[in-house]
Amino acid sequence: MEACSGPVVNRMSYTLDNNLLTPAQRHFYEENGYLVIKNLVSDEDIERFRDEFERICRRDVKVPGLLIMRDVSIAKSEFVPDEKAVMKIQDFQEDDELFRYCTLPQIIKYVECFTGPDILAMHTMLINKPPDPGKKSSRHPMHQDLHFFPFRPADLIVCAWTAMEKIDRSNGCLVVLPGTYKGSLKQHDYPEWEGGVNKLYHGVRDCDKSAPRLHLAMEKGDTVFFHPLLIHGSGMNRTDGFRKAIACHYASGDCHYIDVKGTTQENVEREVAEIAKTEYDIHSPVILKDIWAFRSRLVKGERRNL
Ligand SMILES: CCCC(=O)SCCNC(=O)CCNC(=O)[C@H](O)C(C)(C)COP(=O)(O)OP(=O)(O)OC[C@H]1O[C@@H](n2cnc3c(N)ncnc32)[C@H](O)[C@@H]1OP(=O)(O)O
Ligand SMILES: Nc1ncnc2c1ncn2[C@@H]1O[C@H](COP(=O)(O)OP(=O)(O)OP(=O)(O)O)[C@@H](O)[C@H]1O
Ligand SMILES: O=C(O)CCC(=O)C(=O)O
Ligand SMILES: [Fe+2]
Ligand SMILES: [Mg+2]
Repeated sequence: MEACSGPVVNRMSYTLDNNLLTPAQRHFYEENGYLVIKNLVSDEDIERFRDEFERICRRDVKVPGLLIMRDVSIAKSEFVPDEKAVMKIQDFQEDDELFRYCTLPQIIKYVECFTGPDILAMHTMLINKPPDPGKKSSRHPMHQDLHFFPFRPADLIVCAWTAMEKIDRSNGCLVVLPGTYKGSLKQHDYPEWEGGVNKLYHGVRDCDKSAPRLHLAMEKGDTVFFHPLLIHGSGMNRTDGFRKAIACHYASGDCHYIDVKGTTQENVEREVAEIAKTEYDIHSPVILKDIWAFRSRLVKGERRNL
């Protein structure tokens, strides 16, 4: 909230004034829906996340609730205990070493500018974008993260995404459509890609192809904070390395769950229920919000509704 008293003129709607963001940074976020903070996470922390990720891939550690996703190009091949077989891990909230990322004070300080003082880590992932097998399947289609979330309001949700190495167009950087967060939540479906599409990689259905794209090249440790309605994706990995990023979606304790029945988000609920069946052996009708309430973790203040 604005610190000054009296009527507030032109109050910025998306960032809270806690004396961390400069007026220029707040203005940039209000315009574009994202903000890059350079060099926010140390090399030492990133090495620790990398080591833990490797232990998880080797199955040296077992993490309750963790979802390990294989790339579509090797989905049906034999199990290999190596990072080469893992495209992404999700829901690492029970892994103390990786979850440390979500609680880093320098990250939380920024998150608070968007969520206010009551902060929950709702969704965690480490993305290990594989070298493209020549089918362009390593791309992530353009999407809005809110499509996957059954909670609101959108303005009290923010993603922190940290590059674990130098990421540019050669290994598939984030691509954003600046300002698109001011639009509504769009219908998402699987894109019709001949080379195959990864599980849950839904893309915006009828997207304005002429909207200006911006490639976010980032150095190791740089962190982008972005709004859940910002349309973004990532390009193909043309290198032979596995491109790594770690991310967490945070929400305010003031957010509340919504019922997605009858909305464009119904297709996600159906698919997540399928995954719950095969991965966690949950067969009773699960609703999205129970899954979310279960895996979210309080990182600061009070939980309240979520
Ligand atoms: C919102 C409208 C878009 C929609 O239709 S949304 C529906 C869901 N569908 C999609 O998202 C598919 C369409 N979207 C996309 O292709 C995305 O923009 C996506 C996935 C981020 C694109 O990824 P990539 O094509 O792998 O990445 P890219 O943009 O870096 O490469 C495109 C072409 O540029 C070239 N390029 C790479 N690095 C460059 C550089 N440094 N300077 C100049 N050009 C460069 C690159 O060779 C590529 O060319 P080409 O397409 O292979 O001919
Ligand atoms: N690369 C991996 N590293 C660690 N665990 C993995 C990896 N790939 C899959 N898993 C996990 O191992 C379990 C078995 O997955 P996998 O897909 O290999 O076998 P399956 O489901 O029994 O067979 P299939 O998918 O071929 O029908 C799942 O819980 C999955 O999440
Ligand atoms: O790291 C990436 O490629 C972006 C992933 C992403 O946007 C997502 O998983 O929602
Ligand atoms: Fe995303
Ligand atoms: Mg399987």
